[in-house]
Parts: sequence; structure tokens; C-alpha cells
Amino acid sequence: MAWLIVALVLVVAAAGLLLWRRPAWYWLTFGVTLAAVRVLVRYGSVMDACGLTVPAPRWRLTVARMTNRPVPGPRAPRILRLRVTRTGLVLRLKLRPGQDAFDVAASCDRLRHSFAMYGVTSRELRSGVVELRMTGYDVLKRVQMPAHVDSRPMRVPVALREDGAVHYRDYRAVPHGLVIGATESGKSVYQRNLVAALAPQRVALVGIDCKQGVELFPLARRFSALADNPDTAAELLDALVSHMQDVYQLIRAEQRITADVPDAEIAADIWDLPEDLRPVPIVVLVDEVAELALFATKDEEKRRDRIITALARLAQLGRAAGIYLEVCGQRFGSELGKGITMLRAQLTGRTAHRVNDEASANMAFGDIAPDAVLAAISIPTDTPGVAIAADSAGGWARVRTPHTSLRHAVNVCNRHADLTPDLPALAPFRPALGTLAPVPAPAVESTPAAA
Ligand SMILES: Nc1ncnc2c1ncn2[C@@H]1O[C@H](COP(=O)(O)OP(=O)(O)OP(=O)(O)O)[C@@H](O)[C@H]1O
Repeated sequence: MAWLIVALVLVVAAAGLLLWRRPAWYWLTFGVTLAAVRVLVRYGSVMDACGLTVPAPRWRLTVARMTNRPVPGPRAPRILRLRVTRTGLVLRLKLRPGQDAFDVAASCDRLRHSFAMYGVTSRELRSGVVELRMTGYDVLKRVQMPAHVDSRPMRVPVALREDGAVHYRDYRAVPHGLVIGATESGKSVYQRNLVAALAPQRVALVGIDCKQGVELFPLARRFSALADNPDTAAELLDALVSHMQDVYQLIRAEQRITADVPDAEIAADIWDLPEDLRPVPIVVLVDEVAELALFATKDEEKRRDRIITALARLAQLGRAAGIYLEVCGQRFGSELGKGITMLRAQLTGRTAHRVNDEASANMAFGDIAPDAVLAAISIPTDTPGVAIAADSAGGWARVRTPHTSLRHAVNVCNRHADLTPDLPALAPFRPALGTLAPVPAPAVESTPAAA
């Protein structure tokens, strides 16, 4: 008997220690079973207490009365599926007549503490079916990406969402993005994650880094073109615009051929072209965009107008030619001069890290997801990398990137250096690798993903 008590004390102590030091391990060992039992046992009473039940249908009450059976109680949404994940539980519910998804969304906070979970969010999957995602612990505290993620061409995992799901940057769905945040908020680490995730794909990376190239030049082996000052940036952007025009000519030529072939697909963008003809897609990463928009002299003003015009043209027309923009800066508002708000309107994938004021949050979300503004200004200073990600559909989520070091990103880029495409139009901007320190990549290197 004594040994049983000792074993029990040891198990409880181990669980307590894991809960305190390694919540992710606690969840996988003890937490998941306890939480699943708790949710299933308390389900009916919690739903009733949260106002998520409806009275039994009249015919059942009548039948009960006529047959002298007990009167049936109120009914909660039917559980279609309970799925256990690495970070929590996912409950799929079929709503009862008279209920709607908004009722469930409005009760998320009550469900969170009634089920003793860390977080609960809901979304409507289809009419009458709602998914409740519950997290067992603060998944953003120490981000661990799942070992297997659903990477596809031009869709890469970049962060973890607070509901435990992976946040993807999908260039084909949302071609251009804007990343803003105060200094030290995590923008560079976000960009680093993007580069590391894109590096193994068939894509050309182009970088403009006016912080003297400190962020992007170490990753140069995987970049087809780089600029580290506004003069080179202006020329590089002009070269990209003429490359875009060439791609349009290619699409036109292909359209002329297919127009005469009955039932043949007519290409509208590079993705409709046959694979052997398809130009390589390009992601253009711009770090500290304000450096490109500031000027002190007349000549610098002309250069600035040239840069903003080229960026606006790429943002307006680049998608079909497979050119995608990822613009990064501390602020991106009308105070940077003419053309900025027009350019910003085209950058519909928005990510805001911690910002210093409401005006900056409004720059990111005021026009597409006003609800996200408050969330962006409430990001605490001691959680760099936490951001609000939204798109023009109005949805938003709190996300955090894994803490990818520059060393890790450099290693990934070096390992995939042979995938760097040579684009003749951008050849003058190809970084001179001789000037880089030789950094041999290890043959195999662990990623920050969870085992
Ligand atoms: N996801 C993350 N998890 C933990 N720490 C992070 C994360 N992202 C960034 N940090 C830390 O926050 C600090 C600032 O990050 P980063 O350099 O990316 O900020 P920034 O917004 O680019 O700053 P600046 O504008 O001054 O260049 C760094 O010390 C970095 O290690």
C-alpha cells in the first residue's frame, strides 16, 4: 500500500513539474486525457450554464406527457467529433434548430473557464456546423511548429496561431503583404522565417534591405537579387517591372496559340501556363520600407517617386506575372508621402507586431479588419514575435513565429543555394558571393519544429 501512495505522489509531482516547466509535454502526457474526460463529462451542464441549449421539441414533450415518461431536458449541440491535437482539443458541433454560430462565438470565454482550458475559439464550418478549437496551454509562450506541416508551392508555414493551428503565408491566395511593428517587435525574425520556409521551393527571392543589408545579405546565397541602398533599389525595381512586362508578353503569346485550339485552357496568369514555359515566381522582400520613401534633396525626391511608382505597379499587376511583394516597416502611412496609401491598399495580407500607438495599428488594419486594431495595440512588450495577422476577408488571428536564429536561416539558405534561379533581367543585382564569408552548411541540421 505504501508503495502505491509513493507512486501516486511521484506521478502527481511529475505532472505538477511538467505543468510548470514544460506545459507542452504535460499536455501530451497527462493533460490531454484529463481535458477530454472533463469536457465529455461536463459537456451537457456547461452548455446549459452557457445558454447553449434549446428546449426539447414539442412533440417529444407531448409524447413524454402522454406516456407518463420523464419530461426531456434542454438539448445541447450534438458532438459530431472530438479530435485530440498536439496543443488541445477540437470539438465539431451540430447546432440545434434556433441556434447560430454567433451564440457559440459569444460564449467562448465562458466555455474556456468552464472547461478549464487555456483558450477557446470557434468558427463556422458550414451552415449549422461549428468547430470549437480549445488549447490546453499558452502555445505562443514557446512556439514549436509541428514536425509535419502542409507546405505547398507558394504556401509556407510562418507562425503558430493562438488556437494551435499553423499560420501559412499563401502567396497565391493573398499575393502581397505588409508587415509592420515597432523596433524590436520581431519583424526581422518573421522575415527570416519566411525566407527559410521559401528557400526549399522553386521560387526566386529578391531582397531590398536599406539597413545596409544586415538582415538579408547573410542569406544571399539563396537570393537572386539584392539591393542595400535606395539607388540600387530603384534600379532593381525598374528591372522587376520590365521582367513583369516580359512575363505578360509570354502569357499573351501563349494565349494566341491556345485561342485557336478548341477547348484548350486560356492562360490568365503564370500558373495557367504549361510547366515547361512557366516563369519562376518571385517574392520581393522589402525591409524598412520607410528608408525608400524618405528624401532630403530634389534628386532623392525623384528617386523616391520612381521607387514608389515601381512598387505600386508591381503591387497592381505583379500577381498574374508571379511577382509577390512582402513589405516590412515600422510605420506605413500617409506621412511617408504621396502614393503610400494607394500602395498600402494593394498589400492586403497584413501582419502587425507590437506597435507604439493606435495610429500605427490603424495603418495595418483600419481599412480591412477594424476589430484587429485593439488586439494589435494590446501586444505586450515582453513577447517579441507575437503579431496579429489579418487579410481583406476581415478575419484575424494572434500568431507568433518560432524564434529562428539568423544562423539557422543562413544554414537553410546555404543548403538550398543550388535552387537559386538565375533571372537574366536581374543579373546585375545578383549578390557577389565572393564577398560573403565561406559558411559551409552542415549536412543535416535540426529545424525548430517539434519532434
Ligand atoms: N518569435 C520570437 N520569439 C522569441 N523572441 C523573438 C521572436 N521574434 C523576435 N524575437 C526577439 O526579439 C528581438 C527583436 O527581434 P527583431 O530583430 O526581429 O525585431 P525588429 O522588429 O526587426 O527590430 P528592428 O526594427 O529594430 O530591426 C530579438 O532579440 C529577437 O531575438
